[in-house]
Amino acid sequence: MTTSTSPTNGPAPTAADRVTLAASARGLARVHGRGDAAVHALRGVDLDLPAGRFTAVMGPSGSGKSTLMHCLAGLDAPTAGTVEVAGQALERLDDTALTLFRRDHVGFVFQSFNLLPMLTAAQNIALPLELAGRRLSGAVRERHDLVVDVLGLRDRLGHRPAELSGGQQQRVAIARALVSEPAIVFADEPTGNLDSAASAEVLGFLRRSVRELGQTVVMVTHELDAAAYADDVVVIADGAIRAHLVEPSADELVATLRGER
Ligand SMILES: Nc1ncnc2c1ncn2[C@@H]1O[C@H](COP(=O)(O)OP(=O)(O)OP(=O)(O)O)[C@@H](O)[C@H]1O
Repeated sequence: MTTSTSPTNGPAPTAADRVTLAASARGLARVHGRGDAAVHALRGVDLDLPAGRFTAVMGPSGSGKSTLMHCLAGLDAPTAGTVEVAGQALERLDDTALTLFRRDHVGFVFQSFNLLPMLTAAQNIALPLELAGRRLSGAVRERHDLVVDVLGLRDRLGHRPAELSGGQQQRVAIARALVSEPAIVFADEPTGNLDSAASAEVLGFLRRSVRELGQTVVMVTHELDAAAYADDVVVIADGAIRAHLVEPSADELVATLRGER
């Protein structure tokens, strides 16, 4: 069991520093508002997210989890600092390039599923490919079929969202996020609208996408049960990283969240 904090100013580089990073941030700050009303949502965050890991982001309400995720995903611009995703510095991209970069390299899963109600599951899943002008054939078709099978959606492809359970809808949303083989998938409270059985199922599929498809998943969650599916846990408090726990035990995680470690 290892507890590591930000490596930037730490000791000499170790083997862990040479792993491929899906995303990283340096000196990330985000201030909302100005003057007396200014809210320092992020206060100089340094973070490395290794590829092929399932990382949960936890912390109290208002601690900066969503702001961090939005900055890492290129949905929000930091006030200061840098973000790299799949080796691309996001601050070097203009709005159009950033939109294209997100489309091709970043997947999103939201609490509210965000499926298009008039489209079938199959059409929802294929939508990112269609938007990118990619045909569903050859290697793209193979990838699509693998994702559909890993998520157990083969016999639900002709259904519209209203004809699916919440858990099935979220599995479709995950398949849609994975189909273009993004460098990183951001999931914002993906089980917030699901009962415990459906939550366990969805979390199990997110974990399979990391184990079996080699994806990188970053998930914001309030729930310890959800974080238990992740490999690593980033704990954030008051806009700063308190700890980056690598495969923590439940006790270690609870103690860190309570501020005991
Ligand atoms: N657009 C905004 N304008 C002003 N303040 C904001 C804005 N967005 C976030 N904040 C503030 O920034 C801080 C961090 O918010 P953030 O949503 O990142 O926290 P969080 O940890 O995701 O919270 P929660 O768990 O409640 O979703 C909070 O104090 C919040 O009120």
